[in-house]
Amino acid sequence: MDNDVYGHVNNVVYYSWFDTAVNATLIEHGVLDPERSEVIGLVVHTQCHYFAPLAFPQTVQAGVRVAHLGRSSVRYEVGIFADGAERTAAHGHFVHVYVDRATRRPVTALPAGLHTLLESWR
Ligand SMILES: CC(C)(COP(=O)(O)OP(=O)(O)OC[C@H]1O[C@@H](n2cnc3c(N)ncnc32)[C@H](O)[C@@H]1OP(=O)(O)O)[C@@H](O)C(=O)NCCC(=O)NCCSC(=O)c1cc(O)c2ccccc2c1O
Repeated sequence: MDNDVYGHVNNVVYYSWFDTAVNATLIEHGVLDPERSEVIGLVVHTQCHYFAPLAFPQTVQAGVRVAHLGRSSVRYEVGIFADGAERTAAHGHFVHVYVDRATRRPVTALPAGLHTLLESWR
């Protein structure tokens, strides 16, 4: 996304990066199909700390780990790095609650393939 009126990437954009980093990786690993999966993750909480500005046309990289794996909920921590940087420009987290696509109620257990992948991100 382009820079805002202050010449940097606006704070709300980082949340979109978090969402993309997590969901794109889940899709790549074949454990999420946003249009067909019986179980989908709804965001119930999100937070971000900003340490250094980023501005277009800088490119960024995201690192993701799982900080908590519950019955239906997962807390992902995401670091945003200016391309090649050693320290994060921002880091934050969000919590997905996995729900049945039809009923939108939390599942009693995560699907096995998803659980195995998320365990490996701890
Ligand atoms: C999601 C809800 C249906 C949950 O209902 P409820 O709150 O009644 O559930 P429980 O009390 O039983 O708790 C279940 C589970 O969640 C944990 N939890 C709940 N709240 C929090 C919280 N604030 N922080 C941390 N954890 C929380 C609780 O501890 C339980 O954990 P267990 O592991 O023990 O099971 C209901 O809350 C709801 O509908 N909320 C609104 C959700 C919403 O509208 N979010 C914004 C839009 S969704 C979105 O942005 C989105 C993002 C994506 O990345 C997607 C990816 C793929 C598909 C869709 C996506 C998507 O829609």
